[in-house]
Amino acid sequence: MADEVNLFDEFKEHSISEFFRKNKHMLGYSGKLRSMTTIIHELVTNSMDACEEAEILPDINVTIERLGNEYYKLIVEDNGSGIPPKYVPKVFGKMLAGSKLHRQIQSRGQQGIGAAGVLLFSQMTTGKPLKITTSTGDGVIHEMDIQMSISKNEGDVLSHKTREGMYRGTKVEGEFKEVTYSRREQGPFEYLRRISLSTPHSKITLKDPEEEVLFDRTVFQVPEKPEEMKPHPHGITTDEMLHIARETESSRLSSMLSSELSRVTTKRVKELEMYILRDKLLEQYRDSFFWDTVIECYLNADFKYYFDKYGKYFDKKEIEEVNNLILGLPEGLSELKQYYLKYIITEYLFNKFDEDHIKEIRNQFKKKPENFVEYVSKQYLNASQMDEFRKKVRYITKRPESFVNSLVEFSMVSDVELEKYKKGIKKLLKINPKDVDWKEAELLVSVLQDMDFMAPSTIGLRPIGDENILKSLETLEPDFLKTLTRKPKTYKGGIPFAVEVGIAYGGNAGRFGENGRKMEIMRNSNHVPLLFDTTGCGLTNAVKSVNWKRYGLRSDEDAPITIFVNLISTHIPYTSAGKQAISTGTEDNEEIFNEIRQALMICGRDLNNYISRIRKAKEEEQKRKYVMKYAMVFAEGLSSITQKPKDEIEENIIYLLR
Ligand SMILES: Nc1ncnc2c1ncn2[C@@H]1O[C@H](COP(=O)(O)OP(=O)(O)OP(=O)(O)O)[C@@H](O)[C@H]1O
Repeated sequence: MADEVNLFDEFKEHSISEFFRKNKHMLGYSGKLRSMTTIIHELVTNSMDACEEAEILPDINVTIERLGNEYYKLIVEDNGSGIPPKYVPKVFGKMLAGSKLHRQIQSRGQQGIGAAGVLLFSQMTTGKPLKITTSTGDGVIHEMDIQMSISKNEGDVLSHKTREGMYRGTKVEGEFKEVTYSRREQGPFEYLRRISLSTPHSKITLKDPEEEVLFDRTVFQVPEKPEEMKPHPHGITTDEMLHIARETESSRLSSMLSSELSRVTTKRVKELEMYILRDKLLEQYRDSFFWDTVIECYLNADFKYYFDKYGKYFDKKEIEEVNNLILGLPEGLSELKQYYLKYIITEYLFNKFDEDHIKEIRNQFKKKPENFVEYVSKQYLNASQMDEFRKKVRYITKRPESFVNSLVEFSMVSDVELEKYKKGIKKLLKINPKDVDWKEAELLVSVLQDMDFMAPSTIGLRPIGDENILKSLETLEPDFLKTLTRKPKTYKGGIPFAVEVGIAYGGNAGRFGENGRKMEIMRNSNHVPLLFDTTGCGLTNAVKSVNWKRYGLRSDEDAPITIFVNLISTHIPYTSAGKQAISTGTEDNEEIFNEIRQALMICGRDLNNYISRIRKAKEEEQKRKYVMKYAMVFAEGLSSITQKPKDEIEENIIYLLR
């Protein structure tokens, strides 16, 4: 007992910054070169987001100055929106703070960790603050030194100077140890080269210890700004629903649903009442097995579920009771009665099969339980009856109104009870969203899942665009180039995303390998290059899943080919806070994986045509050369047979071979 008390004496709370101080690798600070790239990445993507927000062509200057062994000074300066001074300590000193959290908008940042992570790393390796110079263009320039109070997860302003001047943008300066710089793959140079390809309207100047390099823009128009998109009711979790409820300005739950979610109109909120009623009634009668069975009959046309759950319980008496019950259904439902009856009897008979027989049939129809119903029902229902039956079941399951009405007809629900439920639901929809509890949010989410809504809007997504990727990849001077931007889709039921791909072959495409050029995969998410965690990334897996030999490559690895993939979304499913790999291996987001594959396969077809054409031309050229070699000998022979001049014959042969 005493031990337990001692144990809790040690109980402490930590701030999020404290957590990341101990787990800095989670933010990408592991390895000297990677840490350096992470700093550049965090600051440059913030700059790009700030320019996008202000609809400005980004002009970004990056300076990397060597101060000593594994000791560098870094400066990143942009011409973006600037940061109002009161937010500066929050941006750089507080983890999980930012303007992009919980916004359903396509942006490079989404977590509110990056900038503060940079300060944390600087502080941990040099003990120095970050110097921020910023102005929103209001004539006042602020120069601030910011330090992080790690235990409080807060930024402290060490000094704040102001001066007058017309300037708009932000400059971040900091010193870092345990970092290194090289122009190798996965370093800041390669990172900036790649981000300039995926953001072709940006101009990036890099001053590194060797020289000044310009990654110039190839596109001179500011792209249209991404638009905020409201969450779709099918893609929302209980936790997110509660978050929306806490943040909304609506004073009633019903108005919150229609104003904060996409595709939910006031008319649909009215319908929602009936769905909630159906769920409430279902809950009420869940206890009674018998009624449950009947209700499942209405709600669940999925035979496997039905069989697994109830198959073994049926006996003749119960069938008889169900029979009577169904016969007692109101007149209007008489046709339906027959089908239900047959359905239940079919299952009852099925129950009489011995175990082996059941196993055999189940194996046979494992994936499609409805096939099984068909199989057994064939003897009792003809095809059109079966079809009709299905339609009826679907009709009634989709319409909670019919369900509720039939329950009332069965007299299962008294008028008083029904009124009580209806009142309760009306009251729920009127409450202040701030008072919604977990159970209520859960109910709303599950009911919204059952309702049909138009597919989520995807108009707010902004791809790089076919033509712009083309311009970017042309800088590799390839022999073949094909790009494709697919139409937006959704994953996880409601999160919009789109996939863009490009294939560059020949020229400077591919990366240098030991025996010539190798396949190079340029992964990007929301226009940001991903350089690390290649093997664990769903984008790599999607590229690798394509059988490239089918598209003309002699080997998947050894080819002068660059494959460019950009995934855009309002929420990128990263595998960790370091945001270097994308998870696409799960059922939830296999749509992303499939889209990438399909896009690559479409481009691959053109690549195959190109490579076959080139190969054919090469082979013919080879053949021609060979024949030419013997044209003289051939002409001599022919000349002696035909007695015609040798030169003339040779000329004709060469002419024919041209
Ligand atoms: N250069 C900048 N110009 C203007 N605003 C900036 C700049 N850098 C950061 N910010 C603001 O600071 C916020 C926090 O930045 P931070 O990098 O911590 O997170 P984020 O970009 O929102 O998300 P993530 O952690 O996923 O990168 C941003 O949301 C943005 O509002």
